[in-house]
Amino acid sequence: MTERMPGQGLYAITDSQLLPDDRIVDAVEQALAGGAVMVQYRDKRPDDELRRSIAEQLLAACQRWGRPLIVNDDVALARQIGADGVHLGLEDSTPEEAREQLGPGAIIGVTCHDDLERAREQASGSADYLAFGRFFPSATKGSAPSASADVLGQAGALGLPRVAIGGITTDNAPSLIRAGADLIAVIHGLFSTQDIEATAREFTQLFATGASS
Ligand SMILES: Cc1ncc(COP(=O)(O)OP(=O)(O)O)c(N)n1
Ligand SMILES: Cc1nc(C(=O)O)sc1CCOP(=O)(O)O
Ligand SMILES: [Mg+2]
Repeated sequence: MTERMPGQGLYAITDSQLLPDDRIVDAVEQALAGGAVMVQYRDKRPDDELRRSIAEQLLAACQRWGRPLIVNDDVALARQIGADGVHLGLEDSTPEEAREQLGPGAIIGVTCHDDLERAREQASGSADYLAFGRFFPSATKGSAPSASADVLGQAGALGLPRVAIGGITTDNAPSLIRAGADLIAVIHGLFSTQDIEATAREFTQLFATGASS
């Protein structure tokens, strides 16, 4: 396990509908080369063996770059492969169950959408980061509840890294960074671009410049 929650930067999330299995590792390597500080393996398909094989390859790639790999939804898979953590939504296992399964060093992320009360409860529980969104129309999950950027500032007092997600591109990310996002989580705005490494570098640069433009 890398066991290190990054303070800020690009959080690259895979999607099995966007990235074919024979391209996913290369695409993630490009994101890491461009500066992605954390990667999430997100794959809703039911084939456990296939998912385990892909997750192991992604973990090896992340370890080469010294970056954490987070598994979406599936605590058992995260445990099997020794991933760095899990991301859990409202319909997934609880963070407390995940902590029990994965141990004290695991990174546990939770979805909060626009709900500051939920964020407050999670911050005093087992969560290591709080994810808010969807901030913009999303090609991946248009049905996710929408959120206003104000919630990012309001969640600042909770003391955990704030992740922003949903329809984020290099054009609209600066407004979320200025509003208080510590990490920017991206699927389409990264992995559907022509040059993934260059796009990842552009996202990364936004943090270096304080998203002033
Ligand atoms: C960083 C991050 N934030 C939010 C989500 C969404 O999680 P969830 O609501 O469980 O939805 P699915 O991704 O499982 O469809 C996420 N995965 N990552
Ligand atoms: C998986 C997911 N969860 C969201 C939430 O708001 O909870 S938005 C989202 C999709 C993120 O993909 P894209 O960068 O392509 O919009
Ligand atoms: Mg989920």
